[in-house]
Amino acid sequence: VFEKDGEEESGHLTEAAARFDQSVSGKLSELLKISGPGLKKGKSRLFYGIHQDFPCVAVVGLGKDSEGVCGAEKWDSRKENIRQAVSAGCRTLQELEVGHVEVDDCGDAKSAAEGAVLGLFSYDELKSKKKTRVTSQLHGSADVDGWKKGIIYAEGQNLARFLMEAPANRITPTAFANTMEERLAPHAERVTIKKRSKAWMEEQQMGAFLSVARGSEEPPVFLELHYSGSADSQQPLLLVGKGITFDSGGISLKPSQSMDAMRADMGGAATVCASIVAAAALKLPVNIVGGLLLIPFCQCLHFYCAQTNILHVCARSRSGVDNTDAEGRLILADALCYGHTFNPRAIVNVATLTGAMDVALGSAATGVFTNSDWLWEQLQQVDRNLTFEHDNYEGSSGGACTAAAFLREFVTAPHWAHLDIAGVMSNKDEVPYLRKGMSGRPTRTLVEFAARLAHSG
Ligand SMILES: N[C@@H](CSCc1ccccc1)C(=O)NCC(=O)O
Ligand SMILES: [Mg+2]
Ligand SMILES: [Zn+2]
Ligand SMILES: [Zn+2]
Repeated sequence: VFEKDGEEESGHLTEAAARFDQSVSGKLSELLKISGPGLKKGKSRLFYGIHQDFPCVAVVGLGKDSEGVCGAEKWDSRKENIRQAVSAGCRTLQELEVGHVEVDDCGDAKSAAEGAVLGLFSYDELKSKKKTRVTSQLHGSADVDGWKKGIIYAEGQNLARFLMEAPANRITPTAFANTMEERLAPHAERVTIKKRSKAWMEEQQMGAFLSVARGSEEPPVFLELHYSGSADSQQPLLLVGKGITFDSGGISLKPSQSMDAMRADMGGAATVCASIVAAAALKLPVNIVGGLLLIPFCQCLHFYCAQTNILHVCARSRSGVDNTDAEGRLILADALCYGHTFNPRAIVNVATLTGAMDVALGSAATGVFTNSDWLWEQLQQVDRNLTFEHDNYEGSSGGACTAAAFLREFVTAPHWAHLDIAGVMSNKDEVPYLRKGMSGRPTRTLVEFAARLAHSG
């Protein structure tokens, strides 16, 4: 239901809800009127026994019907309202242990599907009391394609959330790579997976990467995913993700209270991988190479020796880094160098890179650092219209910029963007349709960006 707007006497129902209301002779709107004040955005109310096939109906507030693209950022708040409302309705029903929900498209089936699938996700792997598993289905709308697309985008983000949330002893580099093999198996026709070993890294002279890998007994993995959705002659999109499966900080030890969150220091790798799974499921006509670096970084004693090398590399890099916790940029540097061998049309690297990013933008937005106006425009358009996952801010913080400047030294390609996702790594209540926990952001932005490239030829 939309909120009362302008001269209206009360709010009004969506098209599908109005048809439903007709089928029960106006009972729904009548109950809605007598059950309290108009529903505010994102709030839900339950009605029982009004339809023989639907024992329980959740009505949710969509905000104003007139809301659309708004503000200087030109965000599409209408779609965001749909995600928020649908997730609220689905969760209310999930609490009642309803196992199957039919969902009104509320005017945009893709956003409705995203709201349902993202809103219902919770990481219950290790809990004895799990939330009810709810399946969702489109109700009263012909836009089945939009709905299916939304499911794929949201399931992609949920895969990233799953990988990020899992404890580091469960998602080791090897376990991460195995999960990817499983998830990409249905798309084997278009996907090649290369699980590169330490010996291969040595051959490639990935010294910076290997010096970080020396910090742990767990074997490092360099996972290379190739998705071929287009002719071989088409230059690929190169995605590079930071995949530190645990970051203790080394001798620049992180504070113990928040160190557990560093199980998600592979968020770049997780979102990149998840977006490739989604691109494959969508059969996007584009080529993508995903270079993911997966190494744990947790054993402090070994780490000391390892970092002696790292400091040496940093000193030579002119960046003046004097902190053993700055491992991310080192592993990315080697991956970026290697990535250029694929002659990519664009490079996007994604990393939980700096605490400074969190200070600069908080959890509102991913920081984007780029050498390309074209790429910036693409990412911004994708985000504001479709996925609501980042934004640019005028100000920034020194630490995030120096990290980006360090990476830039390893880039010769004309269209490169570095996405620092440290601030958006986890969600408290900023994004209402994501529960508290690791966010999986910006998976949908990456998928949408790949889709855009695919359709621009
Ligand atoms: N692993 C990175 C980023 S950790 C920073 C962070 C802060 C708040 C929320 C999420 C992540 C790292 O170690 N960077 C080095 C640094 O920032 O000094
Ligand atoms: Mg993890
Ligand atoms: Zn670190
Ligand atoms: Zn890190």
